[in-house]
Amino acid sequence: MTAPPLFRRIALIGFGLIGGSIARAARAQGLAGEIVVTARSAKTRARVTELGIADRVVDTNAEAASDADLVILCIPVGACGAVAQEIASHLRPDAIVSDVGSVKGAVVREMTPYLPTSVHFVPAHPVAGTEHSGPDSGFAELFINRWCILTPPDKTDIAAVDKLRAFWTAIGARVEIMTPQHHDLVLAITSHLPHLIAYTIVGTADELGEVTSSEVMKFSAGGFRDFTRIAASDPTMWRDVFLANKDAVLEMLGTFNEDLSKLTRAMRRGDGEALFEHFTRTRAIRRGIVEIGQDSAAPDFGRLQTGAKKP
Ligand SMILES: NC(=O)c1ccc[n+]([C@@H]2O[C@H](COP(=O)([O-])OP(=O)(O)OC[C@H]3O[C@@H](n4cnc5c(N)ncnc54)[C@H](O)[C@@H]3O)[C@@H](O)[C@H]2O)c1
Ligand SMILES: O=C(O)C(=O)C[C@]1(C(=O)O)C=C[C@@H](O)C=C1
Repeated sequence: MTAPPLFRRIALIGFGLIGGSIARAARAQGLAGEIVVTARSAKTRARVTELGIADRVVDTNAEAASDADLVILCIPVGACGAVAQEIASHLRPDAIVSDVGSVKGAVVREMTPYLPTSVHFVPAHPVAGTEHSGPDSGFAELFINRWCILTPPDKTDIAAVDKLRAFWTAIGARVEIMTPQHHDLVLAITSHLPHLIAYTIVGTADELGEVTSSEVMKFSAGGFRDFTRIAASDPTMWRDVFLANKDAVLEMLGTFNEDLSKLTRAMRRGDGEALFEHFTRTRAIRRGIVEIGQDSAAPDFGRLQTGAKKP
C-alpha cells in the first residue's frame, strides 16, 4: 500500500520561477493529493492549464486558498500583505500558510496581522533561483541540494514546522531554521548586495555609451557576462527586495564601501602587498566553499550580528 501524500491539497498563489518549480517538484514526488494554482493574469493561468502541471487552475486567490492544507504565496514580497488579507477568511482553521519571499522580516510583519491565529504561519525562503521568471521558467530540480530557510515565529506549532520541513526535504532542499532578522542580514550580504552590485556595474558599463559599447559586448566573456546574468533578474522582484530589506542592505553596503575604499587606496598607493593579501584571502574563501562541496551553500554566518564590523 502506498503512503498517503504529505498534503491533501496544496495551493500555490503565483506561478513563476518558484511557484512553477514547486508545482513540478511536488508533483514529481507525489507530495499532494491535489495541486491548486492561481496566478494574477489570465494569460499565466491559461499557460498553467496548458502546461498541465496543476490539478486545478482557479481565478482567485481566495478560491485557491479555501480548503487547502498548505498554502504557499509565490509572489513578490511587496504583494504578500495584500494577498494575506485577501485569503485570510477563506483559510482552513488548521492550514499551514507559507511563502517563498527573499526577505523575511517585512513579509512576517505584513502578513501576520491578517492571518487567523489558528493557522500555522511558517515563512520560508528557498535559496535557489535563476535570472528567469514566468510560468515556463520553473523546473523540478531547482531545489536539489539548495538551502531552504524557515523562519517560524517563536510559538509556532512544531508539527507544522516539521511538516513543512518534510515537504522541502522531499523536493531536495536542505532546511535550516533562523529568525527573520538573522535571515535578512545573512541574505543581505550573500544575495541582495551582489545583485545590487551587478545591477550597478551593468548600468555603469551601459552608460559608457557608444565609445565602448561594442567592446563591452565583444569582450564580455567572463566576469562581466556573469554580472549581466544576475542583472537580468526580474525588476519587480528585486525592487521589492531592496525596499523590504533596506536596513540590512544599507548596513552591508556601508561595510562594502569601506572595503572598496581600502582597495582603492591600496591601488592608488601602488601597495601591491595589500592587494595580493586581499585577493589571497578571498581565493581561500572560494576554495574552502568548493572543497566542502558547498558552492551552493551559505558559508557559516553564525557570527554575523547586526552592527558588527569585521575584525
Ligand atoms: N527568482 C529567484 O531567484 C527567487 C529565489 C528564491 C525566492 N524568490 C522569491 O520568490 C517569489 C517569486 O519570485 P519568482 O522568481 O517566482 O517570480 P516570477 O516573476 O517568476 O513569478 C511571480 C508570480 O507572482 C505573480 N504576481 C506578481 N505580482 C503579484 C501581485 N501583486 N499579486 C499577486 N500575484 C502577483 C506573477 O503573476 C507570477 O505568477 C518572490 O518573493 C521572490 O523574492 C525568488
Ligand atoms: O542564481 C541566481 O540567479 C540567483 O540570484 C538566486 C538567488 C541568489 O541570490 O542566490 C536570488 C534570490 C533568491 O532569493 C535566492 C537565490
